Amino acid sequence: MLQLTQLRKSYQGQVVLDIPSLLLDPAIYWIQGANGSGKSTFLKIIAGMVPFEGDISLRGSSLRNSPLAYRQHIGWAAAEPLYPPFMTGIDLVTLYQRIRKVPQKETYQLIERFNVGNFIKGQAAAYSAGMTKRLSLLLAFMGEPSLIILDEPLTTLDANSFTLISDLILETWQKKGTSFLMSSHQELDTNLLHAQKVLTVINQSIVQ
Ligand SMILES: Nc1ncnc2c1ncn2[C@@H]1O[C@H](COP(=O)(O)OP(=O)(O)OP(=O)(O)O)[C@@H](O)[C@H]1O
Repeated sequence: MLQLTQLRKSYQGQVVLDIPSLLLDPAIYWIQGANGSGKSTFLKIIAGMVPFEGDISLRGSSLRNSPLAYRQHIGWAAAEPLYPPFMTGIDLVTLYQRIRKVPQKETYQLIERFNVGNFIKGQAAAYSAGMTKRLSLLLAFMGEPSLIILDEPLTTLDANSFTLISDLILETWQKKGTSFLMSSHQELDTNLLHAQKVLTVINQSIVQ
């Protein structure tokens, strides 16, 4: 599914990741590693959010040569999402809906599933951390991407939302074959623990 070739990332001359080759089959992946080892950097690179050396291809589309085609396969939610304070959740959902050509029915289902209907008409400035998080996760699921990348998806969620997201990840993998690449500092839901594969960042590289 995902092929990394000669991938290298440095910040101010300091190498953070150096991965000669990595092939990931479709699955639910959790990435582990010490603080500062490069987990978020790895997720942002795969999501096409930060520059890097080398190349990545997803289902045959190269991020280097076909960036638009590559990104169409990806859903992404940041660890600490931030939106322009004047935008409403509806503004953002409508934008994603248009860009990703998402059917109205699917959008309504996601709004219901993520339980954002009671605040989505308000401006992002008034959202709590957990509300912003739920909206960001909803946006990552829009358009049925083949790989959904979630950096710390469970932080700031209450117990109900935690279960809801864990169930939805598992269901989306089982029903649609969508792969997930996620990081977490928290204990995982038992169901997800059984379904996952673990990637570990050690010495600037990834071990499966
Ligand atoms: N924008 C940046 N500019 C400079 N250095 C950065 C930047 N982003 C990350 N780094 C450095 O890259 C390294 C990896 O950071 P990263 O955030 O990927 O780690 P992490 O494994 O996600 O950490 P944590 O578990 O603490 O969330 C760290 O040494 C960090 O200081």
